[in-house]
Amino acid sequence: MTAKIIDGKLFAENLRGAITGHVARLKSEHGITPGLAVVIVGEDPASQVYVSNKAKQTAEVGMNSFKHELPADTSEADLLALVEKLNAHPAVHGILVQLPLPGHIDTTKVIETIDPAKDVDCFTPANVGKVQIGLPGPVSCTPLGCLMLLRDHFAGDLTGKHAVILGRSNLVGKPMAQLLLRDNCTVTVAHSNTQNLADVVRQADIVVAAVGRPEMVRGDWLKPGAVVIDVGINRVPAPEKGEGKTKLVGDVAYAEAAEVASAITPVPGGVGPMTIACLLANTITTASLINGLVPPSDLTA
Ligand SMILES: NC(=O)C1=CN([C@@H]2O[C@H](COP(=O)(O)OP(=O)(O)OC[C@H]3O[C@@H](n4cnc5c(N)ncnc54)[C@H](OP(=O)(O)O)[C@@H]3O)[C@@H](O)[C@H]2O)C=CC1
Ligand SMILES: Nc1nc(=O)c2c([nH]1)NC[C@@H]1CN(c3ccc(C(=O)N[C@@H](CCC(=O)O)C(=O)O)cc3)C=[N+]21
Repeated sequence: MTAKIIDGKLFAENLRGAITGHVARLKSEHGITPGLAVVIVGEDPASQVYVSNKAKQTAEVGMNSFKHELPADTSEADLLALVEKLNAHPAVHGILVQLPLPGHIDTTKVIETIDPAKDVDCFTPANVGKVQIGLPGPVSCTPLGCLMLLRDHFAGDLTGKHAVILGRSNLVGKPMAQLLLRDNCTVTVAHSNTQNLADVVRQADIVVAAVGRPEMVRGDWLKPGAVVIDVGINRVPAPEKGEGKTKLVGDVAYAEAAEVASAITPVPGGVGPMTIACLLANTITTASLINGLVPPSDLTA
């Protein structure tokens, strides 16, 4: 079998098209221009590129984009003060503080300072709770993107599928489990203490890999016909491209897996672009809710 490639880049492009329509409607019918503020502390070049991409795409769909670049030695108090200012700013409907933060800043404190109404990452305890009980609000971007790809692949019906999620982070694994449960999957969450991991994965109709271990999931771990969502983004040496060059790989050994799976997301071009599109989708959701409007159903879980 050769797997169908699930094209996250194309799906994300189409999603941004839908988002552009929702932005135009919010403007024309309600006089609201959704605004997203991105805060980055420090000069990590990879984060810089990533934050610039977000700002560019935010502007492209017609939203206001606010970028705050702070030096690496910014104090916790100054960062908290900026978050408070954005909480109070009427043109800002979404706040994203790029992680990881420098070690001298308490990440939990920063997250808990973000107004849940503007928490487009879905990091605050209030929003994590809402996802768990199915109340409207922003949904963690990466799991939301994975869910959209899976719903599209299975024509909306995931009922009864056995989903095995590798990884239990607050960012990816745990919210992914909640969303798949909501869609009537049988959900197994595996982690670094899971025994006989390959045997567990072999039971899966759907595999979501989010461990941060380059190409850990092998082709022979998969049940023939499984659908594989590879969240991992790992930069590894690529001597074949030349001295000192690197490339991105996922948590799944792609070439092997594509021989066994029925469908698979590539890295890059799979889940990554969906994460950014879902950030924009969440900004529409929060801008709607802040203004007492029902968020568009095609942009949320
Ligand atoms: N595509 C995208 O948009 C995004 C991609 N990512 C990528 O996804 C990956 C995961 O990210 P994130 O969830 O933040 O990572 P974390 O490091 O927070 O979590 C990793 C999880 O994987 C588990 N794990 C680690 N090693 C093993 C192993 N050998 N066997 C089984 N489980 C293991 C850990 O288990 P334990 O809990 O026991 O330690 C943990 O639950 C990374 O590659 C990251 O770069 C992340 C966010 C967005
Ligand atoms: N508050 C916060 N929220 C986040 O959502 C968040 C964060 N901090 N910190 C960092 C991680 C990582 N992350 C990525 C999203 C998209 C791509 C992406 O678009 N990747 C491209 C490749 C990009 C490249 O070529 O480098 C792809 O997979 O095709 C990558 C990584 C979001 N994160």
